Amino acid sequence: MSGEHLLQLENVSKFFPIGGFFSRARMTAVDDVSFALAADRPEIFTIVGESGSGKSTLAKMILGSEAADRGTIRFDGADIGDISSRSAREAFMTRVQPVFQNPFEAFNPLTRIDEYLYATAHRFKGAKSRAEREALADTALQRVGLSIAEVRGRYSHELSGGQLQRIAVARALIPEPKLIVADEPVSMVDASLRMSIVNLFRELRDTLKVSIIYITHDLATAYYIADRVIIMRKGVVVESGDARTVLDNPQHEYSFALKNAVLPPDPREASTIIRQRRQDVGAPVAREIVRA
Ligand SMILES: Nc1ncnc2c1ncn2[C@@H]1O[C@H](COP(=O)(O)OP(=O)(O)OP(=O)(O)O)[C@@H](O)[C@H]1O
Repeated sequence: MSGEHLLQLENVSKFFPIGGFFSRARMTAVDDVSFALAADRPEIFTIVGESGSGKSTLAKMILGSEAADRGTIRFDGADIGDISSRSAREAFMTRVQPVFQNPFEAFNPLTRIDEYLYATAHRFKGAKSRAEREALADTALQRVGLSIAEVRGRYSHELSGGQLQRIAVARALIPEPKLIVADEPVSMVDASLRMSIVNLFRELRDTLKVSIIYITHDLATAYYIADRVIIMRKGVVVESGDARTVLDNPQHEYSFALKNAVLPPDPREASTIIRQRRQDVGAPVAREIVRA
């Protein structure tokens, strides 16, 4: 395939052994998943599903940290299953960066936060001097509404979950990636700060033209943030397409159930949930779902 796709998954499956060492049984964590992101149209592509639906396994395969057992994943036309040398891996990671769920786990409490940023600037941008590293860190931090002056010398326990997650995003931006894979990036962040992080991903799409794979179990967040969405259940994509179309009019019974679990059809019940959503990810999401 040519470079018309930034990312292309074709019939990707992942199996895990179950039932102990001598067992031949296996479960299918990801089952025959295909989708593609265009190279010239940055977007937020959301993978939605309940716990155990295979979202994180899919993310790990896209990041190259788990190998697909079947199918192919191509980034910029090249099969990521062919990446074997350390230099090829580093080059891939320059262009595809992760943001993980728990910012408190992402940073060792005994290491200063700015050191992580300098290390990333050194590793992916070859920044040698302290001044160069600080400049790259500061540029990335400014993109997420922070600065090196605010972060310098501080440890993770001195910062909020929201600030730490912003710093994790800044770190992911230092290599200037084309794709960010964000796995439940706001679920460990205080509810009052979630919306600002969710909006940050939209800004990055628009200003830096970076594509984002955004993984969530929360339909309301997906509705708010996604350009396109796939809904997964037990490893299978049960529905996919334009986010508004899919989430307004789910065709598959699971997506329908998921939507109703988010907002019940009764407007009075729904309004209670809307108030909750307003605190969590913002009101427009829920209001529009109700109108639909
Ligand atoms: N390393 C592993 N070994 C065995 N089974 C695994 C492994 N990783 C994931 N699984 C199983 O694969 C299935 C999909 O897991 P996965 O973590 O991808 O789902 P998920 O949708 O991301 O769920 P969650 O939101 O809870 O993380 C689950 O049944 C899980 O138990």
